[in-house]
Amino acid sequence: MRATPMPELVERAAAQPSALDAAEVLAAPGPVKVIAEVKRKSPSKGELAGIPDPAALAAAYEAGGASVISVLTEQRRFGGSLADLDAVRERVSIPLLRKDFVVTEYQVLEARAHGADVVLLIVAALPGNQLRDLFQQVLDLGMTALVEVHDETEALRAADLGARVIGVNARNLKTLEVDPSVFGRVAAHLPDTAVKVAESGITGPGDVAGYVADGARAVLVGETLVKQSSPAAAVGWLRGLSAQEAV
Ligand SMILES: O=C(O)c1ccccc1NCC(=O)[C@H](O)[C@H](O)COP(=O)(O)O
Repeated sequence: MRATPMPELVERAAAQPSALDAAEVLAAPGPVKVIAEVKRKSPSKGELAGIPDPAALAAAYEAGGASVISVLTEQRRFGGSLADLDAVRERVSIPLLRKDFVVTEYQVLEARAHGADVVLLIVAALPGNQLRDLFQQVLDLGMTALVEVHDETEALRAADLGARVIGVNARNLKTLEVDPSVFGRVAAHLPDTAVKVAESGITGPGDVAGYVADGARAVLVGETLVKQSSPAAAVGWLRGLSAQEAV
């Protein structure tokens, strides 16, 4: 697909309603928050779910009490697209995360132009000033950055930025192995002021409860949710809530 020219993208981004404050939503009091992901396939697991209607899946997540919807927009490895982001934006009113390997200003602007409120910035993929520059651009656009880390050194870089939302990914992006113990170890190096998000490999409420005990305010879940016959109910189940409490 041909890339949209920059001036057109700037115009489209400016025409969007203001970005929703995802950090505030995730920091709000109450039970653990869920960032629910639209994920068709992955490098670690291959095909996960067909998801013919990503907007319907996202609407189910929202109805089940998700706080943020994550949409993978990377095509080759995850089967996602910006069209998925557009469709989900049309349908849900909670904050929307563009989940992709974002390394350029163009991609950040593109996220805003397609209605995203949050952009993923992976510390390991953004050396030197690149992280700070993109982080600043995200703020300038009124958006929230989900700054993702996997070890103590990356945690310090995220903390130095003053990031309000920091994700600790249990999945090593080089080996694709998931190690749940990473969260507790790395989160100990993050400031109390940041919303800490536990990411990847979460299979049920027991995992979530463990992360909450270690300081997580939110969890980001893909595979487990896309494989459920009732994704709405599954969001409440992960949060350890009864059907009445879930929404
Ligand atoms: O999911 C993968 O295999 C993967 C591999 C390499 C880079 C990123 C990858 N996933 C992106 C994500 O961040 C996850 O989709 C997200 O944390 C949810 O993970 P899960 O609940 O395990 O599906």
